[in-house]
Amino acid sequence: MSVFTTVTSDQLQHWLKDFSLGELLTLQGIAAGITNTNYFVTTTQGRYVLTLFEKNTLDELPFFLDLMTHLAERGVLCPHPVARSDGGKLGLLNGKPAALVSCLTGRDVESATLGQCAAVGRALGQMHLAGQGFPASMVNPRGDAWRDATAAQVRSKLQVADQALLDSVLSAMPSFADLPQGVIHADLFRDNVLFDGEQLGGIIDFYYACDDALLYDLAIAVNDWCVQPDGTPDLPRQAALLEAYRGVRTLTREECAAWPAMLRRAALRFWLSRLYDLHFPQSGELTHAKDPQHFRRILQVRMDGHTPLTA
Ligand SMILES: Nc1ncnc2c1ncn2[C@@H]1O[C@H](COP(=O)(O)OP(=O)(O)O)[C@@H](O)[C@H]1O
Ligand SMILES: N[C@@H](CCOP(=O)(O)O)C(=O)O
Repeated sequence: MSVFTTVTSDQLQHWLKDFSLGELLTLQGIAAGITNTNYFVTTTQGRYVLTLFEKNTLDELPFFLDLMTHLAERGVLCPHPVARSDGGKLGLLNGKPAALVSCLTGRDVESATLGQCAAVGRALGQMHLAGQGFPASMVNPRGDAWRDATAAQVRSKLQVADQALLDSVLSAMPSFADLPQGVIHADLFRDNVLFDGEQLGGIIDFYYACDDALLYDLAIAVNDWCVQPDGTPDLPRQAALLEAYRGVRTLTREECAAWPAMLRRAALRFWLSRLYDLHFPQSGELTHAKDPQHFRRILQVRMDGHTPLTA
């Protein structure tokens, strides 16, 4: 359940006075999601999503809201933050940073069709191109420093075979600093994309967005959208996603060469975060421990076999 902070209609009605959105009609908590409090809000002007940020600090949120604004204004299907009459997009509600964004249509899919994989690849390519002109920057909070610190923390909790896998992945991890960089979503899993049938509603949950190699975003998406439960690649889905992405943004020769290592980097990031959540659960937090073994399997497959990309 992701209503951690309750908002009443009276409180919201008062808060909405600073917006030009007409009268509040309905307010409904959203059960999905694990980090923030989300509500569907309907006013006489339209339908919106109200988010109360439970973890992000006030100083980092403008980056995400400005990024969504920048992307939405350039035709990327993503939530468009709604500005107050004074131009601000971020406020305080019940003591929490809060924002209103446009409500996208659709719902997340568990088993994506080839057409949906292609739509995600296309949207990611469009996002990467549109993001090139975004002026603000954000260091990846799950970047190399986090990776090395987290690996050191979880290592002693692992079986010998898992320690060996971790060590061999880390020792063979190249630098990706020379690949094309830009603003990335960094968590483009199936639960962060909405579909209405085959029609893409949009990409949500930009709260890991940061600057990194564009290819990393593609590898994160492929490791979720295009793998089978045993961790092996789902080649038809992968072909659909990659072809659609490459139809929008050309991969360089260097990116094609780096692809197998980038798939390993992407798998390692989520193996580590899931291991960390499992072995170091935060007290007072709801536990939604996701299975680390899934990403261990993907990582092992990515170590055993190399899926080349041709330039
Ligand atoms: N802009 C939006 N339009 C439509 N639905 C949304 C929007 N933002 C969030 N949602 C709904 O809220 C759910 C939780 O959002 P999410 O950003 O994943 O939450 P959390 O950050 O807590 O994980 C999504 O699965 C989706 O159903
Ligand atoms: N999509 C991720 C969850 C987001 O990452 P985290 O660092 O907040 O755990 C996953 O499925 O593991």
